[in-house]
Amino acid sequence: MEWSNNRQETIERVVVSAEQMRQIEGRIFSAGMPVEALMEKVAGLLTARIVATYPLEKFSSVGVLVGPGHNGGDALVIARELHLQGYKVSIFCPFSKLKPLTGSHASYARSLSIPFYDRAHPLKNSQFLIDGLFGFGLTRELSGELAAEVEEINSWSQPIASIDLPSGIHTDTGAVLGTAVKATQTFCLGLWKRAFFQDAALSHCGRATLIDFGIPLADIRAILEPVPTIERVTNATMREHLPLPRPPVTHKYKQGHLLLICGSRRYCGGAILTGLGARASGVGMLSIAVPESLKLLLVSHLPEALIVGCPETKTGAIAEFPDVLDDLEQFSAIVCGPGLTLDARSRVREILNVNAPLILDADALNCLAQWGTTSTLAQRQGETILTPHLGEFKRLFPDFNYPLQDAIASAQNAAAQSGAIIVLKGARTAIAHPNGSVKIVPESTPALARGGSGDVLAGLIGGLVAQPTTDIAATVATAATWHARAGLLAAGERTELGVDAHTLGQFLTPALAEILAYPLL
Ligand SMILES: NC(=O)C1=CN([C@@H]2O[C@H](COP(=O)(O)OP(=O)(O)OC[C@H]3O[C@@H](n4cnc5c(N)ncnc54)[C@H](OP(=O)(O)O)[C@@H]3O)[C@@H](O)[C@H]2O)[C@@H](O)CC1
Ligand SMILES: Nc1ncnc2c1ncn2[C@@H]1O[C@H](COP(=O)(O)OP(=O)(O)O)[C@@H](O)[C@H]1O
Ligand SMILES: [K+]
Repeated sequence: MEWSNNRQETIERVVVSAEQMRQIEGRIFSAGMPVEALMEKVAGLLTARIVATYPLEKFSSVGVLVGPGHNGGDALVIARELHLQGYKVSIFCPFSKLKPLTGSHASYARSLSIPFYDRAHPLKNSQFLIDGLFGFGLTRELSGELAAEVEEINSWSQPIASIDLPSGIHTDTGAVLGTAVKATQTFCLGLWKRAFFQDAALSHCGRATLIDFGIPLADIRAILEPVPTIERVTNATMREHLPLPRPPVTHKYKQGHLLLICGSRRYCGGAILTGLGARASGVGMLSIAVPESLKLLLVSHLPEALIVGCPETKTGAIAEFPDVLDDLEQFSAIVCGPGLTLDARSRVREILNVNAPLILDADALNCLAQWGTTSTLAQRQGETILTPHLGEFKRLFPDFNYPLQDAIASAQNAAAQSGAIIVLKGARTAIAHPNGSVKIVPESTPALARGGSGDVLAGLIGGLVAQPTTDIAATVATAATWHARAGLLAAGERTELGVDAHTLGQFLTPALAEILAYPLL
C-alpha cells in the first residue's frame, strides 16, 4: 500500500499485531502522553458509545468484569463514569494483584461505594455486561476458577460489550486461549488487531467497531514502515484498483479478454456461475471453454460470451482444446477449474504453460494438489492465483500443521512457498502475496456459505484481473471484497437464506454502485 496522508483512512486500513500495538503505544508514551490521560480519553470515548448503545432508561444495571492490567483499568474508568451517570454498577474482579494504575482506579471505585465481587454470580441479573478482563496483554490460557467464571458468564443471556478484544482471544491468531468471553459487540481500540479477521475469533467478537482515539499517523508509520504487512480492503482502496473510470476512447479488447475453462456434464452449473461473476466485472471480452454438450446451455445464460465447445471425454469432461484455442496467449487472464472434474487434468497441465495470469480454483486446485503444489508452480512464468477454501488449502499444502493455528500467517507462508497469490477463503478471506503482504476482506456474511458462491468469485476475480491493472494482488482483493459486499447487500434485502449463487451474481452490480457511492469508507 502507498501511505496516505489521511490519518482516518490509514487507521481504517492497517491491521496490527499485539507487538506492533505495544510499540506504537510506547512511542506515544515516551513522547510525553501520560498513560493516565490516554486511559481516561479512551474510556471516555467508550463510555459515550456504551451509553448510546445501552441507555440508562432501558439498561439501568451493569456488571463490569475487571482484569489485572490496563484493560481492567479502562473498565474501571467506564464503571466510575456509568456509576456517576446513575447506572447501578457491580464489579467482578477476581485478582488480588493489579497493575498500579488499575489499582488506583479500583481504590477510587471502592471509595464511591461501587460493590466489588470476586465471583461473577452477583452480576448475573445485570442488564448488560462490560468485559475488561484482558486486552492485547493476554499471554496465557485462562484456566481454573477464572475459566469457570467466564464459562458461567457465557451461559447468561444479557448483552456483553468487550473492551479491545473479547477476553481470552489471542490478539494475533484469534485463537481461544482456554476459554473466552462471547461478546455481543467489541470495541477495538485505536487500530484493528489481527484477531478480528481470523475465523477462529469471529464467533466471540460479535459486532466489531473501531474506536479511534487519535493515534498520530507518524507513530503508525514509524512502526509499520516501509508498508503495513496486513491491511483491510476499504472502499478507498477498492476505488484505486477497479478499472474505473474507463477511458472514453477504448474498445472491447482493450478492456481485457478473459477465458474461463470450466464445467463438465456432471457439473454444468459451475460454468454458468463463473460466467455470471465474470460478466459483472465488465471485462471487454469473455470466452468460455466448456464440453461441447454444455454449449447451448451456456449460450442461453450468457449470450454475450463466446462459448467454445470442446471435445469431451467419455465422462463428459473437456478432453482437448479445439483449434480456436490454439493461441492461449491471446487472453489477458484465464480462470480454470470450476466444475471441471479431475478427468480434465491434462487441460489443467496444458494451461500451466500459459504466461497470462492464471486463476486456479476447485478441480484445478485438486489437480495441483496431486502433482505437488510448489514443485508444479515452480515452472510457471506468469502470475498464478490460487483460490482455495480451507479443505482445498489443506490438500495443496499438506505439510502445514492442522488445524491451522493462524490462518493469516498460513496464507502468508503458502504464498511465500508457492510463489502464487493465495486467496484463502473463509468467513474472512485473506489474500496473501509471495512478498509477505496480506489484504483482508473486512466483512462478509454466512449467507455466502452455500454451493456456487466460490464459482461466482472465481469469475469476478478473473474478470478484474483481465482488465488493465498495475497491482494484481490488490485487484484480486478488490474482487473478493466486492463479492462479500454483494453477499451482504443481498442478505440485507433477502435474508441470509435468500442468497443463492445466482442471486449473488445479480447483486454484484448494485454492490459496486454502493461502493462507488461511498468512496472514502
Ligand atoms: N494500546 C493503547 O494505546 C491503549 C491501551 N489501553 C488498554 O490497555 C490494554 C492492554 O493492557 P495491558 O498491557 O496491561 O494488558 P491486559 O490485556 O490488560 O492484560 C495484562 C494483564 O493480564 C495478566 N494476564 C495475562 N494472561 C493472564 C491469564 N491467563 N490469567 C491471568 N492473568 C493474566 C498479565 O499478568 P502477567 O502476565 O504479567 O502475569 C497482566 O497483568 C489494552 O487492551 C487496552 O484495553 C488503553 O487503556 C489505552 C490505550
Ligand atoms: N461463513 C461465511 N462467511 C462469509 N463468507 C463465507 C462463509 N462461508 C463461505 N463464505 C464465502 O463463500 C465462498 C465459498 O466458496 P467455495 O467454498 O469455493 O464454494 P463453492 O465451491 O461451492 O462455490 C467463498 O468466497 C467464502 O469466502
Ligand atoms: K476485554
